[in-house]
Amino acid sequence: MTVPAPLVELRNVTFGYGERVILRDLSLQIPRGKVTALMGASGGGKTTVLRLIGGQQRAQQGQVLFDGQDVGRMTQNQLYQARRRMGMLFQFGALFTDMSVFDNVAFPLREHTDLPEDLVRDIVLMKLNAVGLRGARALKPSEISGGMARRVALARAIALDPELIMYDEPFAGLDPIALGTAAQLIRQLNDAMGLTTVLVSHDVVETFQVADHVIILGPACVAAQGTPAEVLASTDPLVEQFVHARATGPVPFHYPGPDAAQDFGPGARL
Ligand SMILES: Nc1ncnc2c1ncn2[C@@H]1O[C@H](COP(=O)(O)OP(=O)(O)OP(=O)(O)O)[C@@H](O)[C@H]1O
Repeated sequence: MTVPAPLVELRNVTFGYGERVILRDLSLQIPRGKVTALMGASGGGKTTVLRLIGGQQRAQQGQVLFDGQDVGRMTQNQLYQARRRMGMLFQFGALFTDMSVFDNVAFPLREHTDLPEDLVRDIVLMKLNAVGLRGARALKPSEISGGMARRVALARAIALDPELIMYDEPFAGLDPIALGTAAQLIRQLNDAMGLTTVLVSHDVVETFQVADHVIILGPACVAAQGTPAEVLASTDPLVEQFVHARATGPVPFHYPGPDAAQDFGPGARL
C-alpha cells in the first residue's frame, strides 16, 4: 500500500526574524487526514511554522510545500487560492463582538463566496450543529461563555470546508471541562470532515489524547516525533522536560540577551 504524500511538508527550512534565527534547517511532514500536534517550549517557533504554512511569512531557505506547491514561491493569487483551502484558528479566535453567533460564522461565506442567503443559512446551521451550538445562533459573543466562543470560532474556521485546519493554542484559558470538549471536538471534526489538522498546544494530556502524531520542536529543529506513546517514552532530556512539565532541564528560562554580568556588574549601563 502506498502512503499518500503529506499535505504539508517543510524541507530544510531556515527562518529568522531579522538576525535572530528561529528555525534552522527544519524538516517535518503533516500527514493527510491526521491530527498532528506541534509542541515544544514557548518561543520555539510553533506559531512561526503555522505562519510559514499560511504564507504570512516566507522561509529564507528551504521549502514549505502545501499539497506539493511551494508556499514561499506562490503568487498573491495562488496564495489566496491556497489560503481558501486552509482554516486557521488563532489564540482566542476573536469573534466580531457586534455580530451574532450566526453572522460570525456566516462572515467568511459572505466574504468569499457568492452563495445565496438560504444556502449560507443551511451551511451556517450545519457548522453550528457540528459544534453543538445551533441553538445559540442568535446570541452575541458577550452572551456566551469562553468555551462556547471558542466553538463558534471553530465553526467559523470550518465554514468554507477547508482541507487543512491549524489551531494555535485553542485551549488557552479554558476550564478543564471546556478544554476536554474542545479537544474531542477537534478530533471529531477532523474525522467527520476528512480534515488534516495541525494543533499547537501546551496541554500535553489533552493533546496526547487526541493526536495521531506529535512533533516536539527543540531549539530551531525537531527534538522528537512519533505517536503520543512513542514521544512519551522518549528519553531525550528536552522532550522529557516538556512532556513532564519540569521547571528545570535543557529548556532555557532566559530569553537570549547579554550576560548578567554585563547588565548588573560594575559599570552596567541601561
Ligand atoms: N513578528 C516578530 N518579530 C520578531 N520576533 C518575533 C516575531 N514573532 C515572533 N518572534 C520571536 O520568534 C520566536 C518564536 O515565536 P513563536 O511565536 O513562533 O513561538 P511559539 O513556539 O509559538 O511560542 P509560544 O508557545 O510562546 O506561543 C519568539 O522568540 C518570538 O519572540
